[in-house]
Amino acid sequence: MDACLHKINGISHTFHDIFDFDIAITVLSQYVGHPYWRHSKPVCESMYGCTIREDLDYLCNLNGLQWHHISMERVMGGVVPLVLGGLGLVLLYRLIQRVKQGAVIQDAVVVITGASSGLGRECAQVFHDAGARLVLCGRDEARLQDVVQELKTTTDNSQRQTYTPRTVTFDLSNTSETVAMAAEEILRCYGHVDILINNAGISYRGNILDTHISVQRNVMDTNYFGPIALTQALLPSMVRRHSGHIVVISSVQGKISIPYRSAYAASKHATQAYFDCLRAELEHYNIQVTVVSPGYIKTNLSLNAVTGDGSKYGVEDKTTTAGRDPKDVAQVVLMAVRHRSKDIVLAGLLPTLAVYIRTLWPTLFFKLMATRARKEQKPKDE
Ligand SMILES: NC(=O)C1=CN([C@@H]2O[C@H](COP(=O)(O)OP(=O)(O)OC[C@H]3O[C@@H](n4cnc5c(N)ncnc54)[C@H](OP(=O)(O)O)[C@@H]3O)[C@@H](O)[C@H]2O)C=CC1
Ligand SMILES: CCCCCCCCCCCCCCCC(=O)OCC(=O)COP(=O)(O)O
Repeated sequence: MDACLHKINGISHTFHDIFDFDIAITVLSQYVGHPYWRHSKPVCESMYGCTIREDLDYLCNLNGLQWHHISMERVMGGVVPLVLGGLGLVLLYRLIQRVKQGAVIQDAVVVITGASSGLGRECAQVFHDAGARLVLCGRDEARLQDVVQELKTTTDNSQRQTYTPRTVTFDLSNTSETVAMAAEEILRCYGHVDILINNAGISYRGNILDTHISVQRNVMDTNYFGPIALTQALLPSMVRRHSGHIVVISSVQGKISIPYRSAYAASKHATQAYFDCLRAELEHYNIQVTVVSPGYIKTNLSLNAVTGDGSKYGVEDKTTTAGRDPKDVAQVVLMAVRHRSKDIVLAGLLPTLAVYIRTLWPTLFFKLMATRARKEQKPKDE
């Protein structure tokens, strides 16, 4: 300790500054667990030859330094403006991006799959109102024509030019022939596609033990192979034009898997993976990829879901009834296209928390899901 005292009493002004700086870091680490602690401790030890906690305290007192006080002031004086300045810069950057990058929807050719109901129908409404030239897709031409009539009759107050939507009818799950032919028909409508919204999909309710493999395959065909086949058929035209935007409506279940949804969650995980790869591969062609992962939406999804034997589930679940209004979700999709967002999770606190827990604390997530599976056990298991 004498040796340390000697050093401190004899230090130059410069050393004093360093000494104070290290104390500041020490204090910061004590108060907020700053990681510099690890770095500063050995530095102080080697510089002053003492152990930092008690000895520096002692040395400061001898030097007449109110070190807790001085150091906090110095640290806060430097860190707070830095943090606020940084935050300001980030906000400014985002603001500039919003103003600068707003993609133009007026006259854009927008293809929407699953446009006959639910979220797809609401997307048709918002993109139509924004002046897009729509190509609406589904399996049932009559239902698509209902949407066309509705869009033609509803007028919003803007002076924007709107267009009568075209329709292309096909089954997405028939990837061997139909999808490629449908892509050609879509391209014939306006000669190109600016924005493809892969929205169509079906859900599933079932216990894996009782689910026929053909059901797993059918959900995968509709939710994964269909959309990727359509995307790949339309891509060459986008690549040639060095322009395009591909949106896919995935689900929170593309990020986490919950019990009795194997086919659906698997198809949405595959979707997320494929479109993440696509985004990276297409960036240099100026083609954007947006994955939207909503939580529950109030649509016919659960009514139309298939069960393990392929029959229709036919029930509107409470979670669906309590879900978001599809109009609001459609607005988010429009904004995501305008801002060229890459990945959006649109869910409540618990599902969002669950996404993080799945990554950061998987054991807890698996435990929670196993408990949930036991609670929701289907009658056939009992
Ligand atoms: N509702 C929810 O809670 C959530 C939904 N999503 C996703 O949103 C998307 C839209 O679903 P949502 O609006 O909720 O459900 P809906 O059941 O209301 O709509 C599904 C749409 O997909 C179309 N579709 C289904 N199967 C096929 C097929 N084989 N070929 C072509 N079109 C098909 C249907 O058209 P038609 O029957 O006329 O052919 C319908 O227009 C889905 O991808 C879904 O996974 C994501 C998260 C939550
Ligand atoms: C220590 C605190 C831990 C808190 C963790 C909470 C874990 C809660 C789990 C929440 C699971 C949310 C699942 C959400 C599923 C969802 O929103 O899916 C959207 C859909 O695609 C709906 O399709 P479906 O056919 O299933 O109706």
